[in-house]
Amino acid sequence: MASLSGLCSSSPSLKPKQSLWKTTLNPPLLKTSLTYRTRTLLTPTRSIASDIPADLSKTNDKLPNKPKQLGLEKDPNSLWRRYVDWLYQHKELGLYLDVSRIGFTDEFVSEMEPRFHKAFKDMEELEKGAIANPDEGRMVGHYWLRNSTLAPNSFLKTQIDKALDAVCDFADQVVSGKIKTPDGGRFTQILSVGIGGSALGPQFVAEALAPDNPPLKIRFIDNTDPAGIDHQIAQLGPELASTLVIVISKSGGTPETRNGLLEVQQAFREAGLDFAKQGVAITQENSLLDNTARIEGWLARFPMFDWVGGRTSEMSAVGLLPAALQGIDIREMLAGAALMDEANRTTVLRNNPAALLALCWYWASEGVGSKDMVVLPYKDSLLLFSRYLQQLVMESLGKEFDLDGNRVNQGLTVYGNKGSTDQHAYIQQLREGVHNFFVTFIEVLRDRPPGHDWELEPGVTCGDYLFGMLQGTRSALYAKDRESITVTVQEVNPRSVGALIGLYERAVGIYASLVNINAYHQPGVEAGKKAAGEVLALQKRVLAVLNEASCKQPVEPLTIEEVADRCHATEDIEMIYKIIAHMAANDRALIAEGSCGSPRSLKVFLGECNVDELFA
Ligand SMILES: O=P(O)(O)OC[C@H]1O[C@](O)(CO)[C@@H](O)[C@@H]1O
Repeated sequence: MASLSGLCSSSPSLKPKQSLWKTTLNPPLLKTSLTYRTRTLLTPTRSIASDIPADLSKTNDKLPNKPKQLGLEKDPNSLWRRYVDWLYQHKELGLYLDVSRIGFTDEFVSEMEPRFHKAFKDMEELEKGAIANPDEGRMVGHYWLRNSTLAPNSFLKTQIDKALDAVCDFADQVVSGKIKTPDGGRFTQILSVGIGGSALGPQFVAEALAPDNPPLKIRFIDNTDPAGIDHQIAQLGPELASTLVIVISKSGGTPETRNGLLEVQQAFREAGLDFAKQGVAITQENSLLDNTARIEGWLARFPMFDWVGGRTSEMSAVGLLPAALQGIDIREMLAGAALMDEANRTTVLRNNPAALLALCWYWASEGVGSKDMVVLPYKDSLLLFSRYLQQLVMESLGKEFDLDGNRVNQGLTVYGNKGSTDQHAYIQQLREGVHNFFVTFIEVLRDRPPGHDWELEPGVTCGDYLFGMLQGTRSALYAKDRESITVTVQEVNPRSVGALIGLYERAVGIYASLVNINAYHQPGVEAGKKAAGEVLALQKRVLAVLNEASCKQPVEPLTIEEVADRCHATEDIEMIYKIIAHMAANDRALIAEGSCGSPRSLKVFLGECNVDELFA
């Protein structure tokens, strides 16, 4: 028998940690006027309004299609006219939307009009409190968060107002030092534990808006990667003692977040610190997390509302508390979103920026996601906008079935990073390679705070280069018939960031209505969670089988086939092999013979026999 180092054992450090949350979660997972060069192309392939039955919800198989495109308008005068005709401006927000480089035709816009009427109606109903998420029987109320007077009843309005006041009050007290660390000092760090919608908004906003020296600096644990968690905790070092740990989970039962909490609590124990005095929970009332925080007496708890989805929760305590603690003006964020919402309530398509975006998405991706959306903010602080939008758009629009139960496999793929950085990465392919995308440029007019600028060559600043790169890329792509949208803001500040979030939230809602899908559920995510739970359940059986064989005298190393057989899971042999390979790589199983590269040659056992488990 080949003896290998790195014995697998049920060492105490590998034992599950004690926690209320842990105990309750066992087993662990189970939770148009652009003219074409060829005039004939202006003629839609089908007749217009006559094609659209009155009941639009039944028309998903007859979505309007754009005419086959040979090339976009290149005449500078026509383009300038198109630019001016379609330019949207929100004066108070200083936000512009340029859709001139998307080639929709007037005919297409007319053809889409009935769908937009329906979408506007849907949005109106949603804001009034309709069950907009039919599968889950839920209202969808993120718009009320920035204007609580819109809430369908006074109870909800009071809930929203109270939660906002509580967030502001708590943040003020922490920042001012009234709420102290257990040793009487000031909190200096935030460790945010959450995933998906419970992380992406706060991450985007922190990157976009946190001042250079925030009152509290923020870090994130947004995965169940132990090395990643160790890294975040190690970076905190002795400042763990002055870290406010904010655990965010709407459901209160997301495994990755639960694991992050357990790991952080373990780090607190090892440092001799009392976690409860530094823990804050943001979750739905009576969730597992809420109950854990209440029973363990955490420092504070804030509500997440049933009618706010994770990916639209940035304007709830989820996004507002971390932001306020970093010294970000959250009332300005809310004001920016509220102003944007107001603009998006008009039923005049060209005056409604979210509807214009939805129109462009529909045209560019033919209403079926045939092209990807590449999001390119030319501003470092907006780096995470594309990642934030990825969840907002893809989790909302990526659906197998429409609202009538037809299989539609809808979606809109989002990716991107930032310009001009990406010009040195993948823009080559965008300009010359496969034509499977359209671009959204985010332009920020203010280069840097006033008084700091200088010319690094005569007449040209560093920011002029950034501007030039954006405009150059937009032109170069368009020259090759690659369409683009440009959203322009004056500067990156709480108001403009709130407005951007509001803009895209509404665009997603409108687009979902155009293509007749439920944007507010995520049934597809559950399959992966369920499968992960099954893998972990299988791992427990593998461990039990290996343990029994390892308790024999002499130890009985088993082949993968023998393990599968004894687990009564021969159909899962590949997964059993992967489980064993993973355990071996982590010194939790010992390879007696063979190597993982030749699965059939393997013989494994556990380094330590656990007699207790044998009789459990
Ligand atoms: O806030 P929770 O309940 O932990 O969920 C986190 C994320 O997980 C998802 O449900 C997907 O699994 C997202 O929709 C959500 O934002």
